[in-house]
Amino acid sequence: KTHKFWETQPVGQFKDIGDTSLPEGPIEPATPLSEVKQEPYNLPSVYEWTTCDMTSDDICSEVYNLLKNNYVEDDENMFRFNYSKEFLSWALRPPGYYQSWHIGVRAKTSKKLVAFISGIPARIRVGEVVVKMAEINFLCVHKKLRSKRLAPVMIKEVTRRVHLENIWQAAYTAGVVLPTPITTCQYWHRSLNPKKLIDVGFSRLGARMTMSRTIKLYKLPEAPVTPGFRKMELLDVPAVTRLLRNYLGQFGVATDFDENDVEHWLLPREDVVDSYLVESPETHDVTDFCSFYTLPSTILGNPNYTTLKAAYSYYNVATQTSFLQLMNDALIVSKQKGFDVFNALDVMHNESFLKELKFGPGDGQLHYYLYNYRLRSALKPSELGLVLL
Ligand SMILES: COc1cccc(CC(=N)NC(=O)c2cccnc2OC2CCNCC2)c1
Repeated sequence: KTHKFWETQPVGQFKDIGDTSLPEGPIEPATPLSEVKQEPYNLPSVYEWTTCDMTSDDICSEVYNLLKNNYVEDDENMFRFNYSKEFLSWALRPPGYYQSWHIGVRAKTSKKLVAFISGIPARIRVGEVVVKMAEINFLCVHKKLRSKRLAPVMIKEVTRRVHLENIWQAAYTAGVVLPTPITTCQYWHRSLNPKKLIDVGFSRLGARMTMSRTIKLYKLPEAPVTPGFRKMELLDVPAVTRLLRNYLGQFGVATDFDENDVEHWLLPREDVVDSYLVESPETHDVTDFCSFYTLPSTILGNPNYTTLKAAYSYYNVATQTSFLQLMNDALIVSKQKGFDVFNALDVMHNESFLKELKFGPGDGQLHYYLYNYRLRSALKPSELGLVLL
């Protein structure tokens, strides 16, 4: 199908795939701020722009409810992401965030929030170059307003507001193929509560498998096995930053975390993000790190359950402990915390544990994109060190 909007944008175009004469880097040059459109794009006359103050509990609730009822569903429309208010406040207010990048659309008469799109600032390294980018996420148009072509104007408006802050690149993901993915990831699921997952239709009983055999297959110890495995604390920020920066340096595209970023993105927050590390009992060095974020899904149309409790693999580094044992400890603590399933993408070195730790492949793919930045060639998922929420 034609990508009418994306063919007008500074993104890698399908027709350019394989053209190695095109240099890696920005597709369009930065422009002087005076040349950036000063006024917002036009919306259909019955709608108006609104900037969402995510420090306001009421506005955070409006964004939460819009996403809860209208955001991404799985391919079979059995589940819908249900990001919590606390999660959204965390995800949208990292160090240096711009409130102007939290953009809503309201119906003029009812003042109801009917659409949303967000950006946050991030430093992302592409090859040897660290680029200030906007991470675009949570694009959501109310189900009743689909196919009114609101998404293109919302994307243009967040782009305009990002340009006003003198930022000219962006990163985003989508479950659909657009011009042009920098990489395409497979997602994988590890059952923690197989009976519930089968009852709600997330998983199916394997051939020649009984329920009790399935429960036994996914059983985990009650406690992590690695000596020195403990929750991350504020005092660990410098050590975790060193560990992460050394690890992420090997990937073609990766987040360029500093201590401020690590403090915001990786310090544990209840029901939002969990992070653990291994402190060597001998040397007290921090040698390994694992983390996962909390993203429940609403279960659509099931009489017995309403919510699927899902943990999503975030950033993990193993330097002394086996990656398998470290990630198995992450599974153990996530099961103890009541998660039903642990999800992961095949990015970074995740492929090395997925099959061994009994993950099964999901039925979809997640595509990663850069805006106004051309890569010489697409990456393999194992060359990507960037996890978007
Ligand atoms: C189980 O409930 C779901 C509710 C909505 C959609 C999906 C399938 C899906 N689209 N999953 C993913 O995109 C996914 C699978 C594994 C890891 N991260 C993921 O997406 C993250 C990162 C991108 N933003 C959404 C969360 C599942």
